[in-house]
Amino acid sequence: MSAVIETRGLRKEFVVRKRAGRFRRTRHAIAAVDGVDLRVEAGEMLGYIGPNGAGKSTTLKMLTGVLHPSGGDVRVCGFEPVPQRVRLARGIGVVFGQRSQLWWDLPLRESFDLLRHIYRVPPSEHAARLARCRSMLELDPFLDTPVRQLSLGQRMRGEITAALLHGPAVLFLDEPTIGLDVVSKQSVRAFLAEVGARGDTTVVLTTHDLADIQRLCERLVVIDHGRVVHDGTLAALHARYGSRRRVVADLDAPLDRPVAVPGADLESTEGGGARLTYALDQPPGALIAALAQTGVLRDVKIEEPDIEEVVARLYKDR
Ligand SMILES: Nc1ncnc2c1ncn2[C@@H]1O[C@H](COP(=O)(O)OP(=O)(O)OP(=O)(O)O)[C@@H](O)[C@H]1O
Repeated sequence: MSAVIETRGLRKEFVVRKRAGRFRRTRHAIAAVDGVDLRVEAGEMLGYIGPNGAGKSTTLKMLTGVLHPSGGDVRVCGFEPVPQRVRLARGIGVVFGQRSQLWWDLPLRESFDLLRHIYRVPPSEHAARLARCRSMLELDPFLDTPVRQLSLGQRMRGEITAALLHGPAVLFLDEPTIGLDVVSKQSVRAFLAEVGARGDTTVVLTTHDLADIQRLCERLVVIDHGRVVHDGTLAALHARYGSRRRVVADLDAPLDRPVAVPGADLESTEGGGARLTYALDQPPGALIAALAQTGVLRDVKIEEPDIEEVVARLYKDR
């Protein structure tokens, strides 16, 4: 597989002015992106996450040719984003909340039609892609509504469609579910999961929404203060930051002695010993077998670690 996105030592500095006394202002440079090495293969679905101000949007802007890097190398679809921006545009689709690709006064359908002409997409390809988006993102009820009258959730579904109609190899999304109602969020997530599963589009998304991360991101790149602090699966993130699965056992009668298994810590006892909660470092099989042997096990539940906890800890440790 070849890398669709490759950066080496990617940097972006901004010069900011600070007040120093009543009339004086001093200038100094801050590194918003501070040496990011990234390699994303075709068909990957990557979550680019981090706290506010970490450098996510700045990275995305450099990958899409909106911002000139201050240093390092960047290639997307084999192009250098800023100097080869026009050629790059055919290979990428971009959904940035603040920048719309739709025509405010035109019905959504006409915006899509204009995009077909701009990108010179053959009519049959355009029709097939649009049909898929119409059905999966349920666009039909508002296809003839002017964009300015759409709700945020409707507009976001329109933006995602607009970004995909020319069949880009890479789709960049900056906070695609922010501010959406529950139904729109689910619809957008289900659609993106399907785009990811088809494997013909590489997807890079930034999000603060933990449900997005859990549902969509096989690989997570966590950035903080402009640097990559984790690159791997969500499971690896859990393992690294010590989050543990829990086993909750309900018993018909309390035990004289709690079940003890290596790698399972009894975390809490409730209901006079009728409910035991264990935190696990190991797979739960041995503990469940031991609980079953007591003869009083009524019910057992395995709780997956909470991503919220993991990400919060990750940000706190910085
Ligand atoms: N045009 C600019 N001029 C000066 N500083 C900037 C500019 N754009 C971004 N920054 C600064 O660069 C840093 C990274 O910003 P960026 O928007 O990339 O973060 P982010 O991770 O996308 O944050 P958020 O999650 O809040 O959107 C921040 O300190 C921000 O204030």
